[in-house]
Amino acid sequence: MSLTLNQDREFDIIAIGRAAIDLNANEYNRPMEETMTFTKYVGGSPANIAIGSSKLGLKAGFIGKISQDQHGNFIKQYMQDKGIDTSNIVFDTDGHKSGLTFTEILSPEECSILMYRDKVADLYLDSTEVNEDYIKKAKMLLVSGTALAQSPSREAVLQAIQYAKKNDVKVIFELDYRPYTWKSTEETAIYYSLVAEQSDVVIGTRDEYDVMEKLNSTGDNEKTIHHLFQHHTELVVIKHGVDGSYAYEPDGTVHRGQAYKTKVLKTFGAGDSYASAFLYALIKGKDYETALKFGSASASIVVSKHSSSEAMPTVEEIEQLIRERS
Ligand SMILES: Nc1ncnc2c1ncn2[C@@H]1O[C@H](COP(=O)(O)OP(=O)(O)O)[C@@H](O)[C@H]1O
Ligand SMILES: O=C(O)C[C@@H](O)[C@H](O)C(=O)COP(=O)(O)O
Repeated sequence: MSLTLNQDREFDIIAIGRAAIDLNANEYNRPMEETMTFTKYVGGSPANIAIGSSKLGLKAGFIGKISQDQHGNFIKQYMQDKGIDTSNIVFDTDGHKSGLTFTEILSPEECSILMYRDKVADLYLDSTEVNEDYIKKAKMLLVSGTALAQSPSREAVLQAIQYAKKNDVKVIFELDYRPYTWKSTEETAIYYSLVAEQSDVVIGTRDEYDVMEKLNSTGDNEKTIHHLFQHHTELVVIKHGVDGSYAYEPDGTVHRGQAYKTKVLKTFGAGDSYASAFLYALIKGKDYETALKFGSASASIVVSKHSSSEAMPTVEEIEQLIRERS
């Protein structure tokens, strides 16, 4: 099966949420305390997904709020240079700053991120800054779960979803759970369920679904899909790191995607590169099996490189990897 999208749209994908800054450690295999230099990239999960989509040749747009300073200018310019429509990215006029993410590469398997996200500009996006005429130009709206963490961004996202549903735009919900942005897991569970139940496609790691389901241990994929398929959802993707991923359809069909082993430099960036290539395949009308391969191949390429955004692969690189491993 493949996803049916309204083809008569200017944009393939519009993402809503944070566009921020990643500062990735230049020195490998050492703790943050001993890391002296970092390379700056544009970051933020939905921004990374928009950048990945654009690199794959999709027409991408972005809705979000950035700081009115040099970092905001850098983010907007970089996204524009990558071919993303930035007309609906607004500057924060109240002095809120764009978020910073520092990365630590202790070893290829032990990576962590340290986020500076207190009062960040992206969480001050207001519902009045979300434009229905813009959203209705898209085939899909990509919603990042982190944008639901606080008001007014929460209402802005709920407004965007309403506009999407009214205008036959598929809602893709990337759970994108970042604990430090939320007050409590109870609050996360409430908003994740609310949005997942309204979404056409839900993508997340098993751990993220566990948060949504208020579980303290690893949950059961069958229970997750049973719940979501009672609502609006038509495709559920559950990722299990190096153990691969699954795409579930309401008729009981399950597709399994294998991870493509590689020489891993760092583990972050996997989820965003996976999402952009998975969604690219859906937009191009490919079947779910192929979309899983695209997602996995893209992630495999990005975990072997230094950044999340700048490292996003081309269609040719993805197809070559899939060919080599088939
Ligand atoms: N170490 C790895 N090597 C190769 N592919 C990986 C690796 N880790 C993750 N992936 C791929 O990226 C996908 C998403 O990774 P996962 O860790 O589940 O998501 P997230 O980065 O959102 O936590 C996986 O389904 C897998 O295909
Ligand atoms: O999402 C962020 O704000 C941080 C990202 O830019 C960072 O590159 C990252 O952590 C990506 O990891 P992923 O979500 O596993 O793709």
